[in-house]
Amino acid sequence: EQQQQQSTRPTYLGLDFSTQQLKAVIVDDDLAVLHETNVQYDNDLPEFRTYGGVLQTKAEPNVVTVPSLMWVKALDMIMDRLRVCGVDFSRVAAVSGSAQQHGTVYWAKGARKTLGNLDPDKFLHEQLVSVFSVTPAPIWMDSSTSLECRQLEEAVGGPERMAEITGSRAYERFSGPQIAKIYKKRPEAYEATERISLVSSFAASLFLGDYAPIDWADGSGMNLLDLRSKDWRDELLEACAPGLRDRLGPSVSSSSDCGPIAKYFVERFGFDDRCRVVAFTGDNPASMAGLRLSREGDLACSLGTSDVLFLWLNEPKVVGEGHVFCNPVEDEAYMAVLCSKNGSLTRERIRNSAAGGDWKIFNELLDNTPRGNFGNCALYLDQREIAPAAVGDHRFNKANDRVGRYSSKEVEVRALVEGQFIGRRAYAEDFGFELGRRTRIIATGGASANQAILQVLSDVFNAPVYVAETPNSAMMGGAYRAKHALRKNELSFEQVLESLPEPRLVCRPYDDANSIYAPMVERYRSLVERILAEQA
Ligand SMILES: O=C(CO)[C@@H](O)[C@H](O)CF
Repeated sequence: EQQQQQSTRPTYLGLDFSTQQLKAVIVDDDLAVLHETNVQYDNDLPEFRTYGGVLQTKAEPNVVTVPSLMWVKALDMIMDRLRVCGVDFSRVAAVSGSAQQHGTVYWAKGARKTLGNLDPDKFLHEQLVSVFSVTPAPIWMDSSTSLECRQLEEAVGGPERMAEITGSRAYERFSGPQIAKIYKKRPEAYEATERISLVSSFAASLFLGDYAPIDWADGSGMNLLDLRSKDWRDELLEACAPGLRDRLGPSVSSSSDCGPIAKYFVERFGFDDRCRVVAFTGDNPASMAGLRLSREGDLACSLGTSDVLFLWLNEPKVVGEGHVFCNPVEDEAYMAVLCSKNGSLTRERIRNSAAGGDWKIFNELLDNTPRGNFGNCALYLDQREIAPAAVGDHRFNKANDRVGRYSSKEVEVRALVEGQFIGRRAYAEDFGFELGRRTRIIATGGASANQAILQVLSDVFNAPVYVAETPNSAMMGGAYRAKHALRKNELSFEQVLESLPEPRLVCRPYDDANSIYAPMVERYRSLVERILAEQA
């Protein structure tokens, strides 16, 4: 009986077209994983000759592309792998997903007709081989559009204005500059293009059997969308190419139900024709959803080679180098993605120099020093950092005198970890993130397994730290958003997630934490000003 009941409850399909692989997951109505599988582009689709999922040539090292048809064939393959897993597609109530941001896919005139009349007895890739007016597709690793970036910024009055309107200053990898380059270099191909998709809306189009709209969150990564009006900014469209608004189509809420699944999938895989296609979005907004940021005060800290902060914001305040996107699960809110390059590799460098390469010793040294580190404060920047735009080791004592080294290994280790998180807190507050009693930190990534490091994170932000056991957060975000979009009239995203087990609380801040670290954040800002002045 229970088994019988289970088999009629809805499931949800989430996919992530990331840079190196396509991942898919089927979750049940409680969002628990039933099946998951993946397709590795390099190994499973060698005919496209990608390396790390991309194409690059020695002749033009800053041009990076992906054959658009590879993503189509990867979908053919993963659908077959899901079928082999025994997935019952007739139970799937909605499909959604994510993809690497910024990449652009160019559909040729007539493609829409082909997309809407696919033969269920054939693979998608056999039928879509000729629908692209421009292929391979430029993707986020491309950095060949600096000239176009300047032109776009000029069109709106400079980088700060660009950031204020679209959430970021112009970046080479962003879709607007990429489209401007295509129009300039290959006007005939642009002319032959009837629709331009992001990788995310391209993936949704395959399931929809029609052009899927670009969603607001991933659209925020194009330098074309006005974050507040949620509409394309005409002066930016015109600065890229003529007739661009028609080629982009409308932008929609990231929790939009775009329509029923294409009959191709009903007839070939046995999907119910009532299965809905929910807007796909960018991998970073999807990760934020997969990490379960679901309300004001939430932030996630991914502690990896780079440390990435995901912030839930109420206002789209942009500062310098960060990115603000429309929020993928709350239409009135925003999100920020702040990347710090000096993450785990720098932690490992200090582990090697101060703790003999041993994390156990590193943690003992960290635990043996008081919060505030006797007033010592430092920045360790192996690579030129994004914020602050500085490089090198900068150690200061409690009198704010610069010192060449610290007397003890304990002080060095704590100065590294406190300095990193004080810097992340200063950066987050620059974006208007307000720390308060509702602040919740979700930690993920390699270093989130280190309790001593998380305790410092908790103290510096004066907030509890939970650990998300969610590898593949972008893929999971796709599945969670599929359910949320169907239920959004009666359930908030936070309520949809309630069926999941509580995230694990790992540590809380000490009572004296904020009295120690709030003043250190101010000290940090003045020290950074000194460093930048010295390096100017
Ligand atoms: O460029 C990025 C975000 O701005 C990357 O995180 C890509 O989305 C990775 F696919």
